[in-house]
Amino acid sequence: MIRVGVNGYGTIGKRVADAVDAQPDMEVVGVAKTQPNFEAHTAVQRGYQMYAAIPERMPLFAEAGIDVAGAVDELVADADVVVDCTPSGIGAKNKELYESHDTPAIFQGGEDADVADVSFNARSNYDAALGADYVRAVSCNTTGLSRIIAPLREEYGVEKVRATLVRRGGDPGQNSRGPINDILPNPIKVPSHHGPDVKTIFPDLAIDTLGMKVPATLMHVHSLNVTLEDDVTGAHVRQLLEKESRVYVIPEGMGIDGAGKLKDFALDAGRPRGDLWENCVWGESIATEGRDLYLFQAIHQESDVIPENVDAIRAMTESASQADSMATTDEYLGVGITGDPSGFSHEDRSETVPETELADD
Ligand SMILES: NC(=O)C1=CN([C@@H]2O[C@H](COP(=O)(O)OP(=O)(O)OC[C@H]3O[C@@H](n4cnc5c(N)ncnc54)[C@H](O)[C@@H]3O)[C@@H](O)[C@H]2O)C=CC1
Ligand SMILES: O=C(OP(=O)(O)O)[C@H](O)COP(=O)(O)O
Repeated sequence: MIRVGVNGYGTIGKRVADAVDAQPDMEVVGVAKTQPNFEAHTAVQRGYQMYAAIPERMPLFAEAGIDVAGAVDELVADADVVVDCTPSGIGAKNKELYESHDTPAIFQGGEDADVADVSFNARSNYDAALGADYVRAVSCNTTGLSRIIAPLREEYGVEKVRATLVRRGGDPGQNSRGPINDILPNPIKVPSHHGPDVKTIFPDLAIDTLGMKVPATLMHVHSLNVTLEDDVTGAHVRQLLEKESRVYVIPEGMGIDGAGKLKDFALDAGRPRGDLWENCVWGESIATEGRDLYLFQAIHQESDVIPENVDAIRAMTESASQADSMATTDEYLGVGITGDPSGFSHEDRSETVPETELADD
């Protein structure tokens, strides 16, 4: 069993802990928190050992009725791998702690790329993280873009990617974030930081990205234009994407016309926390004009990076190949949505997607 510690138990940390806990080859040795808030109480209810991220605050946990197993450095010493899920910038400061215990660590996308040896997306560059001590699971948006770009590059070749990212203003609990009533070019400067971040996964890729922020907490929505190296039909691209376990091509008949209904779908289907670990690509939007591909996709910022963190653990510990790790993660987490309107399934869909010719749309 790979012993995993989770440092920082917020939006990403609590999901990583549950995903690790669900795996047959991993266990959560504990989670570290700064304060005994509601998430600390639910962590204890879920059976996780609690460690104090700030040792002087241990008495606060005791006052709140939470038993603390120790200070964060004990968690780091005890773990085979730590997943650092602290806010942007804190992860880099924590690196010294991980180094002092010789404990490999995974950082999140809010950190600069140079915090780690490798920026990671399981579908795109799993092998680059084999045996690495420090890995960065790239941000939700970079993960969402990489999952589309990888199969397109392999199948057709990619000349240039242009993407406009309509980003949610904050997560549901982030009541200090905005905008409340505005539509912001963000960052105003072009390109946004997302394109360079995607290049940490595909160094030779030509990509320009533009970012916006809107008053929503549900998901990000991407508008993509990819110039391919081959002339292909939208139907062929759709078939390619339907074979990807971490891409859900939304069928027309589902009546899902936006991020709100996608989240309702996830909640109705019993997904934990309403999570959508998959890129959600509107099937109707997949269109080509010569070598130019267009599509819209929605990215659930709180959860799409979760399977990637689990795979990064296996890559760093060299305990599974890319294919085996992704399949295990997907099976035990429950990743994968069939085109079948009956909902969610873990079945291998590669056999259920019929092969079609490169016919005109
Ligand atoms: N929320 C999102 O949409 C996504 C976030 N990320 C990245 O994941 C990382 C974490 O983000 P979130 O989970 O959203 O943040 P969050 O604020 O929800 O959670 C961070 C947690 O770490 C705790 N913390 C603060 N200082 C700490 C310290 N010194 N030691 C231990 N814990 C500490 C906070 O109290 C909080 O519980 C960031 O790098 C972010 O950019 C990546 C993809 C999506
Ligand atoms: O990394 C993210 O977004 P980003 O890639 O748009 O910066 C996550 O959605 C967190 O973004 P935040 O910095 O708005 O919390």
